[in-house]
Amino acid sequence: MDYLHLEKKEHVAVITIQSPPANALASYILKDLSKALDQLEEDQSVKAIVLKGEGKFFSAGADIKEFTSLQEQSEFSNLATKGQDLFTRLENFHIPVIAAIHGAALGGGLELAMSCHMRIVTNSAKLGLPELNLGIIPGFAGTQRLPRYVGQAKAYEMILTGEPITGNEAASLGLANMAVAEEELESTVMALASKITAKSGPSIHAVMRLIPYSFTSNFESGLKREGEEFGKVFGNKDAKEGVQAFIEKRKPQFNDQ
Ligand SMILES: C/C=C/C(=O)SCCNC(=O)CCNC(=O)[C@H](O)C(C)(C)COP(=O)(O)OP(=O)(O)OC[C@H]1O[C@@H](n2cnc3c(N)ncnc32)[C@H](O)[C@@H]1OP(=O)(O)O
Repeated sequence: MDYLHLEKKEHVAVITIQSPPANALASYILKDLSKALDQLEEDQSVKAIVLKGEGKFFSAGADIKEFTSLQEQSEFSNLATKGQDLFTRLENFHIPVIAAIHGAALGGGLELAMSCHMRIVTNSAKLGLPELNLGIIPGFAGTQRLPRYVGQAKAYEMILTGEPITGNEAASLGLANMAVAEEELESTVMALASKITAKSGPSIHAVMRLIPYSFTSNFESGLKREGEEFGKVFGNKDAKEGVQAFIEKRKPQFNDQ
């Protein structure tokens, strides 16, 4: 992977996009991200992933300069489909991904962040879908994911004006979990990641299957699936340990993966 750095800190994997200044999501970066997911799929020790950008920004979106190398409508549609498929894979990933956003998450950068499971932003970061300023539209699922987070009216406003919102606004709208000062971003994200990694692996994975299921299924089949997963986790040693630790008034030690 030439444009992504992947490092492990105990049970947390940190992926850094390394293509400053804009960390524009050229197709080779999307390929690297796909390879990183392949690696993490094989690594049972990782319980949380942090995704961040090196330099001034999280990511300023798809590589606008790369657009000039394409001509046919089908080539542009293909580019969109590849990005959408990768981001859907990320959204359905069995390990929770936290996007750590500073500077800007624009266009494809915000679409990438929206396919992560949680977002921590800096107060002054710019988040937006400015594609209409370029005479195009969002293509990595921005029209489909943004309304989920901010509601339809705000999604229309953000996409049709192309104007970004600040990290503070993103947190108040529910697009981000939290907005913090730039110097607190890393510690806040790592603290959130370690709260997650302290939990039992099978419980984490069950939640990671159930929440995405709620986007595409009806309520009744979601409940049925939740009941089945609830039964399954009780088959693990960690469930016995968690319940016993509560009774014995001690911290649980979870080991299942
Ligand atoms: C399917 C998905 C579609 C999309 O995602 S379309 C892309 C949507 N994104 C955008 O439209 C954002 C475009 N970029 C900007 O608005 C600005 O930039 C920023 C707000 C991110 C930063 O502004 P500032 O601090 O003034 O820096 P700077 O001089 O504009 O940018 C630094 C260098 O980064 C390049 N760059 C910025 N964004 C992109 C991009 N998305 N694709 C390719 N290059 C980009 C610039 O051109 C420049 O480069 P140089 O130093 O060579 O002049």
